[in-house]
Amino acid sequence: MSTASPAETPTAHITPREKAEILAQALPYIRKYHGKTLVIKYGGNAMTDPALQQDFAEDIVLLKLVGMNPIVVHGGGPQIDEALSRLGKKGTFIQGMRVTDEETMEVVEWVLGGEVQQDIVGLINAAGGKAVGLTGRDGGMIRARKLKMLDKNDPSIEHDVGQVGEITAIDPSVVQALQDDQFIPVISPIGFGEKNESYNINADLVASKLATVLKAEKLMLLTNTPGVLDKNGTLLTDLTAREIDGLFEDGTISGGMLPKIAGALDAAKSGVNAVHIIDGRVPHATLLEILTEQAFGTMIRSH
Ligand SMILES: Nc1ncnc2c1ncn2[C@@H]1O[C@H](COP(=O)(O)OP(=O)(O)O)[C@@H](O)[C@H]1O
Ligand SMILES: CC(=O)N[C@@H](CCC(=O)OP(=O)(O)O)C(=O)O
Repeated sequence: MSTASPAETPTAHITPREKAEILAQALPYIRKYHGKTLVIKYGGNAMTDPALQQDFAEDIVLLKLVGMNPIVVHGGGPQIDEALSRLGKKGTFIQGMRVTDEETMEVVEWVLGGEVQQDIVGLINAAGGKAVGLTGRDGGMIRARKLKMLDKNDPSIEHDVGQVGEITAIDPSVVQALQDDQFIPVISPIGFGEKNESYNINADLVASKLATVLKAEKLMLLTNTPGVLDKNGTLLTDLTAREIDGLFEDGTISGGMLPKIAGALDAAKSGVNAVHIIDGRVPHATLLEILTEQAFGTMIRSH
């Protein structure tokens, strides 16, 4: 028989009855999201701590076991940077997109489709789920073409970002087949073009488009900030399309937040009911967002 001393568990000060009451409070949310699709983007910056990774995996399994359909899209920007630096290469970004030459594309495919994805799949499976790792190539899911990137301040300037892809079509049938069979799809943001060439696609954009195509109830983008911050560093809890335009124009949003907000807004405008950018560094962020009344992060609204 094994025992845990009360001091070892974070909920030791809560009585069993209080625990039961807390669990019962999740019932309205379980009812609301039962049978619904939830697309959860797990950002590379949010997945650097092993304890948080385990919390994330447990949250996903719990959602699946209570009858929701979580779909995980993962990033891995910092992990790609690390692999590039081992090769003596430095990652460079323009407007939040990694400049992707041929060698970088190989690293992206190897890191995202390999180690990063298998870590997430392994943790979900160890927590009692049945995760399946996919890239956008699997099942012909994500078709793409080379992104034509115009400078955000001067659209007459075009940036060549190499093999960065822009999604042209998503076929979600492989995801639907897996979710119907009780599997949890874990998707890396790699697409393929007309000549079968590979494209590196920002993971926020993949999650957002997939949420739209799957008619998801909720899209959650887990990152490493409390949400979208204003110029003073204060959290903006709610943002409309018009407010977002203002933040783009005055430079409040930069780097990786550019594609994140663009994708989030696109999903909100295309009918995804609830779109949230939340802090993946908070333990059990996913459960907090879905199963409690706790409002946190930034909610993106179409109007
Ligand atoms: N207004 C803003 N509010 C919050 N974060 C911002 C803002 N503008 C830029 N950022 C940057 O965006 C980053 C999140 O995007 P990114 O690095 O791509 O993360 P992820 O790996 O989670 O996708 C933040 O860590 C922050 O440095
Ligand atoms: C085109 C582009 O920038 N692709 C991203 C794909 C990974 C990603 O999006 O990772 P995060 O979610 O952790 O930022 C990259 O190469 O870093």
